[in-house]
This record gives sequence, structure tokens and C-alpha cells, in this order.
Amino acid sequence: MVKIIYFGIPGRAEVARLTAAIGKIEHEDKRVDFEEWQKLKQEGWAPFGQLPVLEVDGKYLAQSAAIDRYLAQRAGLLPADPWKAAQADQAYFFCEDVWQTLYPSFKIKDPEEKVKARQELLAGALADKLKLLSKVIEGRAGKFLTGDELSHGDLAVFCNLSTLKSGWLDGIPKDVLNDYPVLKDFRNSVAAVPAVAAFYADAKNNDDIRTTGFRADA
Ligand SMILES: N[C@@H](CCC(=O)N[C@@H](CS)C(=O)NCC(=O)O)C(=O)O
Repeated sequence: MVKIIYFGIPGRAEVARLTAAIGKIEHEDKRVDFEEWQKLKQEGWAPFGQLPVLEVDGKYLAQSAAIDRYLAQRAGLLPADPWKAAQADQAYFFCEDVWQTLYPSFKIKDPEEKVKARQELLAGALADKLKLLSKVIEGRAGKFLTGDELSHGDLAVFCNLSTLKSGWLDGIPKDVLNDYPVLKDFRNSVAAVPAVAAFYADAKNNDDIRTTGFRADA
């Protein structure tokens, strides 16, 4: 039994939750609110004082990438071939680069300024990143990034694009992927994987962000 500890949003824990579900890894999806976290943080078990943390047999693992790769290996979603694993990783880590372009906008307090900043990103730095991601996905080895087998890289791209189009980020429209047909089709093909679709059909894995962003487009 492992425990995925994070806040009640998809954020940096969604790949882990999805991976555990797909791999039928017995787990607890422990969601804490920010106030509770302020107290838990003082207990000192989170290796770097942040979430997500994965608890495994009384030990604690931090860093979402480490958690996701560990669970992916247990779930059979980490390609055994080193080159394929590296290809999955390059897409996985590029998702972080995509978010890096957006993070400064989270700190903008004025709602109108925030929307304006994100619209500018959507026409500039974010667009550049999404175009690059499209190109890599267009050149993929098969149905998914490394061939016809699903990997942690596919799940990371899926989760990040789904969050982007969820309407959760003021200034980023729900139809954002219409300008990126390769990303839109790819996201839909991951959403249609039976185990992924089953995960989001389960009421306990649904909330506003997931309902509007993570399912296959109608
Ligand atoms: N590089 C880390 C970043 C972790 C991180 O930024 N966690 C944030 C939430 S996404 C957090 O715990 N914030 C609350 C805090 O720092 O106390 C990872 O990928 O896990």
C-alpha cells in the first residue's frame, strides 16, 4: 500500500494518481487542504518541505518526477528500453518547461492584469512551447510517444494539456487546443485509453477541473 499525499487539485499529483490507478497499485489518495498542510509541514516528514510526497512502507519520497517514474516502473508504464524511456522523459520534463512560462502569471494579484498576461503568453512564449511540443508529438514513434505502449510521458502530456484546457486558468480558454490540432488529437487519444477513461468516469476522481478538462472531447 502506498499513499499519495497532495492538495485536492490535479497539479503535480495527477500523473501519480492516474499511474497508480492504471497499474492497479494499491494506494490511498490522501488530499490535504492548505491549512492542514501548514501543520503537517512542521512534522518534518516531507523530504523537501513540499508536496506531493509518496509514502511507501513508512518511507517518504518527494519530487513529482521521482514519484511518477517510481510508480510508472511498478505499473509497467516506464519503457524498459533506455532510449524509449528517455523519449518519454523528454516530453515529461518539457511539460515542466511549459508551466514555467505560466508560473509568473500566478503571482499577479489583479485579475484583469492576470488575464492580460496570460493572453500575451498565449500569443508568445506559451505558443512557442506548444508548437515545439506539437512537433515532437507529431514525430512520435506510434500511437503514443514511444510506440504503441502508453508511458509516463504520455500521461504527463495528457495531464498538463488537460489542465491547460480546463478553464481553471483565467485567460486560457477551454478551446485553447483548437489552435494545436496535433496536441488536441493526442490528448484525446490518451483520454480514450480505457483505463484513463474509467479513471475519470469514477465520481471520486471528478471535480470541476477534471470534468471540464480531462475527459475526451465530445
Ligand atoms: N519540484 C517539486 C515542486 C513541489 C512544489 O512546488 N509543491 C508545491 C505545490 S505544487 C507545494 O508544496 N507548495 C506548498 C509549500 O511549499 O508549502 C515537485 O515537482 O514535486
